[in-house]
Amino acid sequence: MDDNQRDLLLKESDRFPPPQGVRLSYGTAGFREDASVLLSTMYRVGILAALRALKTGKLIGLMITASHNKVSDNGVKVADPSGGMLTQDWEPFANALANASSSEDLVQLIIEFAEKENILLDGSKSAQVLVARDTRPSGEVLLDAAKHGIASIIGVVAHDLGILTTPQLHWMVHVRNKGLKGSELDYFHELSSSFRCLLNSKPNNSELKLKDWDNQLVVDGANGVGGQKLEILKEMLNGLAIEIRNSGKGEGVLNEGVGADFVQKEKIVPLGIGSQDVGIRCASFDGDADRLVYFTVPSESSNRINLVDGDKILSLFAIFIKEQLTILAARTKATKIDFQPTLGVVQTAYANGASTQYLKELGLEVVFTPTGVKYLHEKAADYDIGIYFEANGHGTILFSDNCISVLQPLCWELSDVSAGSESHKAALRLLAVTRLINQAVGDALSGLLLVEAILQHRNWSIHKWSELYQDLPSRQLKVKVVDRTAVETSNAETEVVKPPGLQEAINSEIAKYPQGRCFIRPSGTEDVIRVYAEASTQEAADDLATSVAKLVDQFLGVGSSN
Ligand SMILES: CC(=O)N[C@H]1[C@@H](OP(=O)(O)O)O[C@H](CO)[C@@H](O)[C@@H]1O
Ligand SMILES: [Mg+2]
Repeated sequence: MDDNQRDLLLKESDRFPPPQGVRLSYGTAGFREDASVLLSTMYRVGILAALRALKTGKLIGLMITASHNKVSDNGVKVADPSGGMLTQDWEPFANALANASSSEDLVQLIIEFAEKENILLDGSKSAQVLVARDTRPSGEVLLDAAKHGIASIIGVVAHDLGILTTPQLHWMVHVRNKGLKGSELDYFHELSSSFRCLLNSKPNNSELKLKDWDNQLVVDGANGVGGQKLEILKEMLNGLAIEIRNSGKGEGVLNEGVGADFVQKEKIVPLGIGSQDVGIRCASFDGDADRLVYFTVPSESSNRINLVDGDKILSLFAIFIKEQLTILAARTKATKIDFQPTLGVVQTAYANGASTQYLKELGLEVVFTPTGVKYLHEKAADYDIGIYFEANGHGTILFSDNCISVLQPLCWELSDVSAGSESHKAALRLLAVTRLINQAVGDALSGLLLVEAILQHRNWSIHKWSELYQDLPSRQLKVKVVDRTAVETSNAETEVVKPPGLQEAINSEIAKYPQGRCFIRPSGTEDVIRVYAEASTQEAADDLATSVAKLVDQFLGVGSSN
């Protein structure tokens, strides 16, 4: 590191002293805390993103959001050149940077890490970091601190894209690094044009069917950025009557009684949706619009909803992809091009047991990873077509470069030999999906359009979709404990290895319930231990979750559960 660089870092980092007594950790989705303690973290993650940009020689993304957390929280995560999450190899360095207690320590860490990673810190190279934020009021000041961090590494500049959804930023990093155009308008064009393509390639006999599908859709924007962006996208779509609630323009508070996390965890009607919506297809986004769940309000007299969660979205996508592959498999035998992509599905322990069974019965390969998109995404990339979803509605479909490079010529060939045939349409549909579905990360906007296109394609109502399988009753609870890091797990987070004895106690509880399944893990985004329970009745699932929450309390000290 040359002297100019060192002086700049020392001077700038003194402006962003770390908070006292806060230990930060790059968790499930980056750093998250109360916004008031995050200035120095933002500054330091700015440095991290700048170093990553120098190391890779590519565009890097930095997103300021705390997603589904309450409005007073905020957070930051880094997008790698692929548009995916920051490589896990760099997480220990991220933690060390965020927790360095003085500017001198910080500079020393940077010197050592840059040496290890062969990053030259002499200003000889230039690089860029794309930065964006969600609608949280703390975002602007925090973004400014992150920009200072980026500018503290000589040669690296920040390009501020303003307010975006998390998946928009990831998408922009992904496409721009491929040398393609990646403005917000390009994003909307890509989504709307591929959606149109899908609708134009509906099955040849679709007009003959009874009309189960209807074009009315109500979307709960969680009072966040997703509703605002959907307002723009909606103008570019035909054939859908989308009504947006909780768009963030009114009185409502971000994620408070609204949004995908609330809807999925509480299973009750969000604010802004009411008796006028009984029976209508409704969807909820989370605060930064990377999660999507659907639901209906079954009756005016109760606030319960019928939830159609990420597992059912995954199942819908899997059926559709499999159907197109089956059509193509029959046809490709008669073409020169061999197209037999591997197809895999990735879930976490939070996936409803009934969904896993259903997917396996479809003949699909289902694998499990720990919670967090970074793990699911990595696993899904092992397949030519990998579909991953968390039950909470975060997921996408990944197509390998190889798969896309075979699909395109196959589509041309089928257009030559049998234009307009089902097999030609199947290839067109798959190609449209590769453009519609965000290849960088789960995306509520693009996921919504794919769900809508498939329901239209199959002429399905949300009720028909929901009946694919019956969810096993489940319950999730959070338990506040003195130190959540005291819990360590293994086997895709389904077994507690620390503290000793806790897993055995959980097992004895599970044994009391038919079809009982239960696990606990420390949250990576909130200061709680999460408890998940499943059983044959709702009462049993509730009881199992409550008794395990009590065990957590007993083993891990005084706290309160909700
Ligand atoms: C049970 C649950 O929904 N956990 C969520 C939540 O992580 P936790 O580590 O459980 O707090 O936020 C993550 C980021 O959005 C998401 O990936 C994950 O699925
Ligand atoms: Mg989110």
